[in-house]
This record gives sequence, structure tokens and C-alpha cells, in this order.
Amino acid sequence: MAVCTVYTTQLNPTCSSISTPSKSHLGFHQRQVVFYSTGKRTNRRGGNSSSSSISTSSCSPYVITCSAGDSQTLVIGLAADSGCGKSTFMRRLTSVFGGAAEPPKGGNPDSNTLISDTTTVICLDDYHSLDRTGRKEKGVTALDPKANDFDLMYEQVKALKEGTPVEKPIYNHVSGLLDPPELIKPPKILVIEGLHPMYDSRVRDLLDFSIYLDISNEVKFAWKIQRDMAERGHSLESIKASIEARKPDFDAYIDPQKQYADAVIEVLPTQLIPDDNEGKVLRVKLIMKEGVKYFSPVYLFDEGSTISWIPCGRKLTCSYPGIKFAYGPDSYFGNEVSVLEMDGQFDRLDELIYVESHLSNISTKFYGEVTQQMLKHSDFPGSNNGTGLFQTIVGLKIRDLYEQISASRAQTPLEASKA
Ligand SMILES: Nc1ncnc2c1ncn2[C@@H]1O[C@H](COP(=O)(O)OP(=O)(O)OP(=O)(O)O)[C@@H](O)[C@H]1O
Ligand SMILES: O=C(CO)[C@H](O)[C@H](O)COP(=O)(O)O
Repeated sequence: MAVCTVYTTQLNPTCSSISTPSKSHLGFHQRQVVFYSTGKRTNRRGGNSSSSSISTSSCSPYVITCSAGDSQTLVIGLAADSGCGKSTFMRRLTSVFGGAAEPPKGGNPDSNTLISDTTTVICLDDYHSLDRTGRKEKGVTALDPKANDFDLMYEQVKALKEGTPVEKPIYNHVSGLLDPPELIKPPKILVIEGLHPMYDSRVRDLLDFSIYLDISNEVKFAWKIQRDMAERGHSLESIKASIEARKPDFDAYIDPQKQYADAVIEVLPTQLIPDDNEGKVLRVKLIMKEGVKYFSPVYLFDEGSTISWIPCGRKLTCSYPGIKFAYGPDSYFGNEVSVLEMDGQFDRLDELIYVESHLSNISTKFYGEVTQQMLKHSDFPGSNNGTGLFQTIVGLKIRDLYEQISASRAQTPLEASKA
């Protein structure tokens, strides 16, 4: 995208405000302009240029530099099957940035989009090219790439990343129809969540960071039963049938995306209870790729060592079956990774601070921030186990990534101007 940066060491007293180039000059396209003036910086949408360097004649000494290919919108991909905790994760992530996430104001009440001050979360179901009837007629599931418009997904995610608003379609989960589109403006952080954020290589290449929620079949089944039977009145048989019907396409198109993820949260049955089939106590792994720019994997006690830790005792209350942590290096789809694992569940969330104090690289802004976030959302599913803990930590890592990238973008043109 064209980011236009105006530099000055001193605000020119003859200018009542910073003068911007005319819209026609810059080819008005809702692009971002970053202004630097006497230490203040403001972001504005409203100008764009393909030129590399222009001086404003009316208000020297401002120098405007527009760099194509630079970007202000950070794009995060979150992949998982339906009912695997994406919405819960999104609520934890937006909470880290502060402010509530809400559907677009005055828009379609069935919109899948969530907007907060910093973040816009769009659901990739909106790129279904076939509605419910269309899929039925063609005999394809929503997981099949044939039921999704990847060209449009790519064009729109690219446009948003480059600072251009888009008219995104809406897939209505209530009616099963494609509704009229909604306007999405470029946010600071765009999260694309759904079945296929890493499926199409063009979309994948737009991602600054990617996450895959890998819920094992046993756990997925337990969660589906809990939600669809208890909350939606589905029968056990129909839940089983729906999982079975989706499985071949899940294995073919969704699951392989985990090889591309920068972080994977893998949810497995516990190993603390022999032959457990209840799926209530969970063993959760946070698999973090090494060598990802602006992302330093979390570690327990000592970076790079292999650690096994049972924190139960004086400082952490644990009832049966207890809690076990593990950490160490590993390989995942041929990539070097660090893996942090937690098996079991917390009895008292306030005591999580004890565990937090033994974790490093968690990108907190103050001591106890992970515990504070977990306590704040103790009613969210997974708050007493590794799913909530690792989702919260990944949320903090994304904030850190955003801040590092923003800082590096703000610094680069300044350094260039000094050279
Ligand atoms: N960490 C968790 N621990 C236990 N249950 C969970 C957890 N995360 C999600 N669930 C269960 O799964 C259900 C779906 O969660 P959520 O709405 O976050 O998933 P989703 O991927 O956004 O679903 P969908 O795509 O169907 O909207 C929850 O209602 C809850 O029953
Ligand atoms: O896998 C899904 C992603 O959420 C949905 O099943 C898919 O979007 C189809 O929707 P519907 O259930 O409305 O037919």
C-alpha cells in the first residue's frame, strides 16, 4: 500500500495545520498518511500516491514520502474447524487490546464481523460461493474449496492490508443464504478466521502471523455434544453423523493448514487419567515455530532445555488428577519448534500467577497480566486449563508483534531520512 509520510523537524509557524497534498494529486483512495510533526504523530485516511517523494509547496519544510508495498494493517490468520473455539479465542484476543468487539453498527444483524478499536475480525464463511442450497445441490460441504471464492478472499484481504476498504459479502448462518455485502474499512489489525485462512497460497502470503487450533477428534466430539445437544437441542446421532460427514473434507482441506501455522494450539485428551473418555480434563500443547520475525517463543524456566514440571504443592492447589507442564524443542512438519504443554486443570485461577512467574517471553506489560486476563474472562470456556492459558498468551504475543511491527515501520523512514 502507499503509506505517505510527512516529515518535519519543526512545525512551520506559517502553517495553521499540516497541509496535505490535494486529493487529485494523490489519487484519493482512502490510503493512510502518517504525519510527523514536532514529535506528534497522527494517522489519517485520505491520501495516496505512487510517487516516491514530493515536497508540499505550500508548507515547506514538509517532505512527503510515499512508499508502495508498505502496510499498516497487520493480518492474522486463525484456522480451525467449526465449533473449535475460534470465537472464544477472538474474544480473548480483542480483550488484550481493550475495548469490546461488536458487529458493524447499524448493519446486518446476522453479520459475522466483529469490530473493536484496534481489531476487525472477519469470518471466512463470508467467502462461501455456494449457499446452503447450492452446496446441497452440488453435493459439496462448506469445507470443500469448490464452495468458496478464494479469488475474492485474496483480493479483499490484500486490499484491506493495503489500506483500501472493501464491500465484503455476508454468509448468513441463520438463513443459509448470501446476504448483500457490508463495508469493511482497513483496521490496525485484521483477523481472518475460519476454515481456510492458510489454504490458498496467495492469502497465506498476506498473513503476518498464523494460528491453527488443532482440536483432536475425541475432544471435538465432546465439545460438539456439549454445545449442540445442550444448547441447540441436536440428537447424539445427528452430531455423530455431521462430524462423520465433514471428516473426509476436514482431513483433505482443513487439517493440512496446520503445517503453515506460526503457532498451533493442540488440544488432546489428558494423559493424567488412564483411558479417559470424558474429554473434560485436557492436555494442551502450544507449538511455536522458531525463526518467525517479531515472534519469540515462550519458554519455561530455561530456553531450549527440556523441562517437565509438576507445580502442585505449596503454591498451587491441585485436585485429582493434578497438573503437569512440559517444555522443550521439537520438530513439526520439518520445522524447528518450541513446545509448551499443560495437562490438567487449575482449581484456583488466582494461583495461576505462580505458573505465570515461571514462564518467560510471554510479552506481558506488567507482572501478572496473563493471570489478570484469565481472571477477567473466567467464564469463557477453557479458562481453567491450557486452552484458555495458551490463547491468552498468543493474544499477548500478537499485541507484541503488532507493536514491534508498528515501531519498525515508524522508525524505518526516519532512519532513511537521517542517512
Ligand atoms: N477451551 C474450551 N474448553 C471447553 N469447551 C470449549 C472450549 N472452546 C470452545 N468450547 C466449546 O465449543 C463451543 C464452540 O466454541 P466457539 O464458539 O468459540 O467455537 P467456534 O470455532 O467459533 O465455533 P463456530 O465456528 O461453530 O461458530 C463452545 O460453546 C464450547 O461448548
Ligand atoms: O463449517 C462451517 C464454518 O462455520 C459451517 O458449517 C459453514 O459455514 C456452513 O454453514 P451452515 O452451517 O450455515 O450451513
